[in-house]
Amino acid sequence: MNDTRIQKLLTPELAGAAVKDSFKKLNPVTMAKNPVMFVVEIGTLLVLLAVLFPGCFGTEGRIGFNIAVFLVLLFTVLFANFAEALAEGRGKAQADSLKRTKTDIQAKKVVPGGIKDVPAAELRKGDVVVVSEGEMIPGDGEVIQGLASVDESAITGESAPVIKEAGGDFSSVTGGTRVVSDSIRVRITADPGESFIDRMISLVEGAKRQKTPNEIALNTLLISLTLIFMIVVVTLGPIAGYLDISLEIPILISLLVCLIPTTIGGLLSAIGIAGMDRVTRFNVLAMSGKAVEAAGDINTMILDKTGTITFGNRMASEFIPAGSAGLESLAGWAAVSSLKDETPEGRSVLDYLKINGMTYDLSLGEGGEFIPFKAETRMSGIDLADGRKVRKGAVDAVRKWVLQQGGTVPADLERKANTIAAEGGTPLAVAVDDEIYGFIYLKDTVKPGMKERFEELRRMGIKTMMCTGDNPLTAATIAKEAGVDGFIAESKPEDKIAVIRKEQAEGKLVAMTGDGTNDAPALAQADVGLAMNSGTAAAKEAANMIDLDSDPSKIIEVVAIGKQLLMTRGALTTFSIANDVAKYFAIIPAMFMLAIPEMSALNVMRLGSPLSAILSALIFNAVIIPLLIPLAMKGVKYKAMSGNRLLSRNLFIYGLGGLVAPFIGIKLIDFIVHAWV
Ligand SMILES: Nc1ncnc2c1ncn2[C@@H]1O[C@H](COP(=O)(O)OP(=O)(O)OP(=O)(O)O)[C@@H](O)[C@H]1O
Ligand SMILES: [K+]
Ligand SMILES: [Mg+2]
Repeated sequence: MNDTRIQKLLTPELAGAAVKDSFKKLNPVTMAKNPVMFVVEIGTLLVLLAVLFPGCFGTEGRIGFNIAVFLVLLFTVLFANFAEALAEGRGKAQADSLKRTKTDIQAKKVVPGGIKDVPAAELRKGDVVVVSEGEMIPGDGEVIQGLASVDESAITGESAPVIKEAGGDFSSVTGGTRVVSDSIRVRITADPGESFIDRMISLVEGAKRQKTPNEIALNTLLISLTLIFMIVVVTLGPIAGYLDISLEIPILISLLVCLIPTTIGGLLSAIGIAGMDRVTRFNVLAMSGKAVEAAGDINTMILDKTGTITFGNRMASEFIPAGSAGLESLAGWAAVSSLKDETPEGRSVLDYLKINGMTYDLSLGEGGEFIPFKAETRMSGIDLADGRKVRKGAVDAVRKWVLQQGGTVPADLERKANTIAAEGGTPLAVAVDDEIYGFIYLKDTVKPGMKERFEELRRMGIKTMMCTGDNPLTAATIAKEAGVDGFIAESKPEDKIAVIRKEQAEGKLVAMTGDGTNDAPALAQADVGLAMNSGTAAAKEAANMIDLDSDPSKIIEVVAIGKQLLMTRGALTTFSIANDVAKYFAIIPAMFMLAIPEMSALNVMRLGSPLSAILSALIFNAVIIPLLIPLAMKGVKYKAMSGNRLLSRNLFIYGLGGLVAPFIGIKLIDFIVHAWV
């Protein structure tokens, strides 16, 4: 990771910028977006008027006190603005470093009859460019020819170059990254302004930040509470008047501000922004806050086998003939079927033959029609010029294909395929017309530490399902080794969607990771779709999150961050409301004592004087906001346990804490304040 991503929570520069922004945000148009704090701002203005024109408000007697109230209220609003500005500031710093990668790049565009130099900004979807060693890739696209190593540190922060190659799941490239060796042809997939870096910048800047459904619901609750207390306070005036008690406007406003949920109202947007920021600093791009929150509520997680649970570098490691075929002929047909197969699996077949000094007849492929691998057919191959058809692919697919041509299946096919699969390998059957020659043994290994991570997910109450195009036996072996709760084998792209829809129909929220074009529909259907940055453009387009490190198992941490975000919001809401209840005991008695000194029995907290009680409650109400900023930004600690236990634990800590803290805090502040009020 690069240093722009591991920023400290608070640097002098960030804090300085946030202080400035806190004042800018006083603009009522901006404030109105946060109704609770908007009410405080209006209250602040009213108190200011009472200070400036005491004659109109009947407040001549308490100018000093009213100035103090005005200042405390002003700081309450500023503190809330500071929290939000601070949370936003880190994103802005990141956006600036990203913008620096968007320097003017020149592109070598392929045009009829040659290559033309054009500015990258003029490239459109569908244009083809050539990028060679040392050059910047001018736009997002897919490699259509060649192989190159690319330094993607500008966006991923990872300094080791990655291999990008035509065909398969590692073909997508990002504008602003640099080719460090070889040369590739790239078909541009994004119009100007819609590139990955553009999207990243607007994301981290929070330019398109929209309130999530959760936030909207909570906001509605906060607005309702504020309205209720406003009605209470407004009606208090006439009632007091009827009883011949005069309650001055600054006192009523102090009461109102103490009662409405200013703590959560002031921190709410900072919590959301900081949650998104945690995801970003974890090198995952979330397209919306909604996606991050959905991650926190996930019930089922669908994981791809190849590349997610296993390393995914499925390589030919052996040829195993079946029936009466010999090794020579099997290897020969395997090679012919892979001549133009650009997938890693396909190329590994030719590599294997080369490394082992085996020869094959290349000329056979001449003039033939190449049949590319498709997740739907689970086969690839070639229709030769002489009419023969050569195929390799998943055993059940090839068996069906051979039977369709009127062929028969070797007696030992099943047994040999099962032996490979039972070891967790993938058998690819090789056939020509109606005859099966044997297998290519593709090897892959389960990533270390998977079992522990799935165990952790189980403790969070999340079900894990492995989805794979591989055969049931291979799937079962890998599933057992990795420790997932269930698996679906021989799945085509539409099967992945079907699983997700089925879970969703039961009211569950589903997360899935993927990198291939065949994963795209399922990524779009899932509530949380995490695509790999190394994956295809289609996958990245469909997903609502992209992992820049291309580590699919990171979905597990994304879920933890989402949970943490939801918990932090819940905890601080609980704390805030409990807090206000406690303040009630300080401020209501004080108000009545102001009017009827005989009511001093109400002074349960034994505060110095009515005025110092009111001011102390107000000061506590203000300072609690900056005190809780670190918690809002870092999030409450998260432990893997069931939702119910977490909820009761948090209610206990933050509910009780919120109830007790004001009694102690207000009492302490009152000691100091009483000395001069
Ligand atoms: N290049 C290829 N040519 C022929 N058959 C292939 C090729 N690559 C894979 N297959 C076969 O097709 C099956 C499905 O491949 P696909 O990539 O869709 O899913 P998968 O990678 O096995 O599963 P997942 O990635 O979802 O775990 C593979 O299990 C394999 O049997
Ligand atoms: K309050
Ligand atoms: Mg795959």
